[in-house]
Amino acid sequence: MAGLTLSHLYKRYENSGKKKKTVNDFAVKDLNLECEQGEFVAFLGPSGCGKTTTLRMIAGLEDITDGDIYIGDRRVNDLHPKDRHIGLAFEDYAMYPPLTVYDNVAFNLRAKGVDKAEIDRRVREIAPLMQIDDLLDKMPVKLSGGQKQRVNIARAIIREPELLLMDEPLSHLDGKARQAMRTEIKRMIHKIKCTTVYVTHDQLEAMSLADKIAVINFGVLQQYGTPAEVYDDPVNEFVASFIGDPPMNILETTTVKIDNDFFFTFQDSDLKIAVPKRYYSVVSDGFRCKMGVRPMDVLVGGADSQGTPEKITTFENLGDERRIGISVGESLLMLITADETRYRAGDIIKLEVRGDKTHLFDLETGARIKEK
Ligand SMILES: Nc1ncnc2c1ncn2[C@@H]1O[C@H](COP(=O)(O)OP(=O)(O)OP(=O)(O)O)[C@@H](O)[C@H]1O
Repeated sequence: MAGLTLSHLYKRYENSGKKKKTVNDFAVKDLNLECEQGEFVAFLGPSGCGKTTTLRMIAGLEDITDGDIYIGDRRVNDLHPKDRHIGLAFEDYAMYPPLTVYDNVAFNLRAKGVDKAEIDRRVREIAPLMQIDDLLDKMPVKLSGGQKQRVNIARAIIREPELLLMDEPLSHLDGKARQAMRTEIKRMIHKIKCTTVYVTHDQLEAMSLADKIAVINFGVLQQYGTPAEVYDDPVNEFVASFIGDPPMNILETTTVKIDNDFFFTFQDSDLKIAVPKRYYSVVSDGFRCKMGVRPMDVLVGGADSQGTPEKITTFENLGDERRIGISVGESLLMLITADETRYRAGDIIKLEVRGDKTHLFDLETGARIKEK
């Protein structure tokens, strides 16, 4: 049984006050997605791509322009949010300041008339899961951002929802707290096994937490797959460049035939990269497209390397990795290396590109060109 199904989902905002939208603009366009019972799905995309709108439609906080939403096998289009059996954890903590953590966590159950002993049992069951046992008597004002977020999630899951919806729950936290909370969410989700939709614009968060990632741009689902699928097998240039840090190098190229082999060549650069044989069925002499390769698939060749000598334009030492930038025409080709040599701008290195890891994209549409 699917945990969540979105079928041909559309959202169009009518012209409304300050937001400059026209009636023809869809915030969400023909979104189709199926999430299995117990799966953790991340909605990932840049600001304004429609992630929150989709989440709010699932929650029943926003009207649907067209399409259907099923939670389990229930069509919930016309159900009130409180009847959808969902738990919500949004980026603002929305706690009641005059109430203790215990009372905040218990609040929704009390409102539903659940009896006192049952409420106490559930609060005490969830508190260790979210590591808030020691905080139950505290007032919200005394909590750190990470603690508030744990309480916030506890409040969402105490209702034993069929579906947990989280909107950028870590966005208020700084670097370290964010990383720690990410690990905690992973541990907690693993335990409660609740179907979860998690909105984020942070690809690292999506990659590390999710079973599946829905990459969205301009209201349109670009790709839906496991983290490995969207990383290794992106369907287009947008997904390829959005996933990964630093992002995939994407360079305009013309393939040329020399003797019986093809090479990627680049404007205003003498760099030549051998085209892998698997692409010979799609390239030709003078064929133009974009070539993508991840920074870790560009290597610094040793002394006996056959790689092309290239001059280093930028060098950053980040401790456990080094990032080298090579100018290729107007673009910068980035590579990541564990090589401990302290390079400097102007040094010459031999560049080797792992041809088997290159991707080709259509110059106009950005769609992936696959070997035939
Ligand atoms: N109430 C509204 N009225 C009109 N347009 C809206 C409204 N809410 C959102 N939009 C528009 O719908 C589009 C999608 O917004 P949404 O908030 O879903 O994006 P998002 O991907 O969640 O972005 P962010 O990460 O910044 O929250 C945007 O163009 C936004 O301006």
